[in-house]
Amino acid sequence: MLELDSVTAGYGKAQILNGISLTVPEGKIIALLGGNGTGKSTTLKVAAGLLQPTGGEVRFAGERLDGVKASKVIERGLCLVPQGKEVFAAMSVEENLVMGAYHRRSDKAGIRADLEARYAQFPALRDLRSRAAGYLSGGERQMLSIARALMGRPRLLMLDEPSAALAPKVVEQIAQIVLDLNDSGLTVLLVEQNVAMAMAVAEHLYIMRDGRIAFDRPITAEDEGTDDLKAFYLGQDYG
Ligand SMILES: Nc1ncnc2c1ncn2[C@@H]1O[C@H](COP(=O)(O)OP(=O)(O)OP(=O)(O)O)[C@@H](O)[C@H]1O
Repeated sequence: MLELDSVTAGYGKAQILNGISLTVPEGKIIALLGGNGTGKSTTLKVAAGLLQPTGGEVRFAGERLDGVKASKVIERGLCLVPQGKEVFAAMSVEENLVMGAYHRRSDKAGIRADLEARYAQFPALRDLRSRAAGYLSGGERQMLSIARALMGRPRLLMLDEPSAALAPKVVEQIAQIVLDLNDSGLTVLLVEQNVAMAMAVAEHLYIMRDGRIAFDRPITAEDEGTDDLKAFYLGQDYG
């Protein structure tokens, strides 16, 4: 569904991605892991149209995506939940959710129905709907940023380190949400530092090093000893 083929990209003169190739098949959860600063977020930014590649190709549902603006990428069904649990702090929870449907803002009935669906899925957000998002806890903000992305009706959701700086119990909830979303048909590309969480939900693993995919392979039932895997796959530079 999403394909990156020999993608290069960077910031100014600094090239960060040195030829990334990866595939996210429809209906799957794919994990992208790697140490700090290896280019995972940059890869997601390129796929989301927030950063244009300097070379290679990005394809989504068979169509070229490189050169397409971020707002149009969302309309095509590819949505990024960025790192950092960013929300519009001064806006209420509900206003944040409505912003997620900005590109179909004239569809008032559809947005109302989607709000109800998100509140059913994230009951805590219903209780907090009038609260300024800046007052939410880290876990609540992460739920809100995922729910806001879902308001855009994505076919593929990219999550950038959704478990960062959250308590283990909240990480478990997020993992379950990712699995539930996938059960309901959503394809997921998950960037994580939390190897155990990624291994628990994903079917296939890509490991990045120095702006490249160092290797990839399916995750199997034998992959339980994640500590060994962490050391083996991520090496000394794992942050
Ligand atoms: N806007 C920017 N301008 C310049 N350099 C940047 C910018 N964003 C990221 N970088 C640099 O690009 C490199 C890759 O960053 P990126 O955020 O993609 O890594 P990452 O693998 O997601 O790391 P982490 O796990 O720490 O978030 C880093 O060296 C970072 O300093």
